[in-house]
Parts: sequence; structure tokens; C-alpha cells
Amino acid sequence: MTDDLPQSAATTWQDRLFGGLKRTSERLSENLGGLFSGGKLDNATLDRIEDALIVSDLGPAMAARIRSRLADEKLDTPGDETALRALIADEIEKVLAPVAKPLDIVAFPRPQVILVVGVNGSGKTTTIAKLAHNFVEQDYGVMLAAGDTFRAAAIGQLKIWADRIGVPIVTGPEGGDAAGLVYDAVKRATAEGIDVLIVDTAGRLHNKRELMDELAKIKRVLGRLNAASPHDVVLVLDATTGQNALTQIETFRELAGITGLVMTKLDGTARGGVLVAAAEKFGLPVHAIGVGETIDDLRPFDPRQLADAIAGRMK
Ligand SMILES: Nc1nc2c(ncn2[C@@H]2O[C@H](COP(=O)(O)OP(=O)(O)OP(=O)(O)O)[C@@H](O)[C@H]2O)c(=O)[nH]1
Repeated sequence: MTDDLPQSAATTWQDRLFGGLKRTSERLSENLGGLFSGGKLDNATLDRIEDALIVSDLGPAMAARIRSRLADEKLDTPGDETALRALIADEIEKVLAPVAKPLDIVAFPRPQVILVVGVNGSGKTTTIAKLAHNFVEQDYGVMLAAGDTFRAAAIGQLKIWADRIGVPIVTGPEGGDAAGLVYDAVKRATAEGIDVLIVDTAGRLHNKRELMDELAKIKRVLGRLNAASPHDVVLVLDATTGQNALTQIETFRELAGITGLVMTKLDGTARGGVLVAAAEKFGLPVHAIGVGETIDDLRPFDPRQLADAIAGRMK
């Protein structure tokens, strides 16, 4: 967590977080703009606030809750946007706090196997690299497996990252058997005393059935080596896709039995509220968020800080 970081790093991360989520909080402000121009919060104003929150991707449940809190608390000060932001941040934190769970390396026997799934372009490769980097920084032995054998570019990209971070990678030929490759990777990781094996998977095959079969096969092979494996099945989501991210969670829950989420590209999108909607709707652990393209841009998050950033609440 950011609490464990040296002061300078923590400050930088906080800046990045607030900077990255600026468009999300600005969108929220725009949607709420003019609502507090004066007068009491009557039903019509409450309706408009509720609509504004839904349009900001925070989800209908959250919007309804904030509406009823506003009605209950009889917040009727004209222009009291600060109080509204505080209330929104409060509600967001309540939803995020139970799901904020960093990926911990706890598996025994080692290695802990983390299967990473998600559609192409979601930021899967970059996220794997960022996770690997974080684990290396914590002194874990890390290995990657290029299980997206469907595309040569995916294998090449992951290899570049592995070399850059300085971790071993198991690759195979394009079009090769992904489950076989993963089997070899676990054997090698076990023999080399690796702590954590991060496995990339295809984001798209010819059709959904094939993708499902492929993921199921990889999981079957892993389960035969160790019943607890894969220990984590992490879905990488692109925040810029907005509500579409929710559909992807549903699909991959069915396809791969996901155990947690990472949401990327929270920087530079106005749709960051979707993280809150996802947390609320599915209650799946959110392991980390991505707010940029560099290796240091993925972190576990502090729910309070993130809630403040989304609600545009300055410290
Ligand atoms: N701004 C921003 N860009 C990101 C983030 N994460 C990844 N990206 C960028 O998004 C693009 C796609 O990321 P990849 O990691 O290649 O995505 P992928 O899901 O592996 O995609 P394929 O290689 O097409 O399968 C790249 O240009 C990344 O640099 C993030 O948190 N913020």
C-alpha cells in the first residue's frame, strides 16, 4: 500500500492518482454543474443529481444511495458542492474498501500461479510486466509464461518486458499449445524455486467457445500439477471502455472463473467511475489500478485516496 512507501514515492503516486483521475472527477463536476445554484434540494434536484451520478459511470445502486443520503441529511445549502463531494467520496470508499486487496504471495508449495486474462488491448501485457516488477521489488523470484500463443506479437512484447525487468520467461512457437507451455513453465518454475509464475493468456481466439476451451484446458493442466493452482485468475480491464468493462467481467467470470480484477488506464479517461460500479456489482477483489504506461504505474490502492480522487476532493 502507499502507506509503506517512502514519503517522496507516496507523494508522487498520490499526484499521479489525482492527476490521472482528473478527467473522471471533472466529468462528475460537469454533470453536477449548476445543480447547486441555490435553493433547497427538492425532488427534481435530487433526480438530477442521481442522473448525473449514473452518467458518470458510478452505477445505479451508488447513485440511488447517494440520492437517499442527500434526501435524509437534508443537505440544502445552496452551492454546497464541497459537502456533496465529501458525501460522494464517503459512499465510494464504502464500496471500495472491502474489495481493495493486493495480490499477496502466499501459496505453499511455491510457485503461486497467477493466470492473467482479458481482451486484447486491455493492458494485459503491460499489467503483467508491472506486476512482475512489483514482485521483484519485494524480492520474490518471478517467472513469466507467454501463454498467448495465438499471436506472435504478444509473445514478443512480453519477452521485451521480461528482459527489461530481468525475469525469466517461458515461450513457445506461435500457434503452439498454450496448456503444454504452461505445464512446462510450472515444472521449470518449481525446479528453479520460483515464488510466482505469471501466465499470459489469449485475449481472443476464433470464437468464445475456443477461448473458453483454451482457458479451461490451461486450468485443468495447472490443477493436475497442484489442486490449488491457478491460485489467482486476474481479469485485466480497460477503464476507458466504461460500462463495457462490466460486460467483460460477466463474460470472463463464466469463461475463466476469475478471482480478482486489475483496472488499467484510469488516467486519461472520464470513465473511472466504472471501477466503483464494478466493485459494487460484483464484489470481486480489485488488486491494483493502472494510471499510466510506465512500470511504476500499477499499485494497490488506498480506498480513501481513490474515493477522494474520483470525487475530485482535494486533500
Ligand atoms: N494510459 C495508460 N495506458 C496503459 C495502461 N496500461 C496499459 N496501457 C497501454 O495500453 C496499450 C495496450 O496495452 P497492452 O499491455 O499491450 O495490452 P494487451 O491487453 O496485452 O493488448 P494486446 O497486446 O493487444 O493483447 C499499450 O499502449 C499500453 O502502454 C495504463 O494504466 N494507462
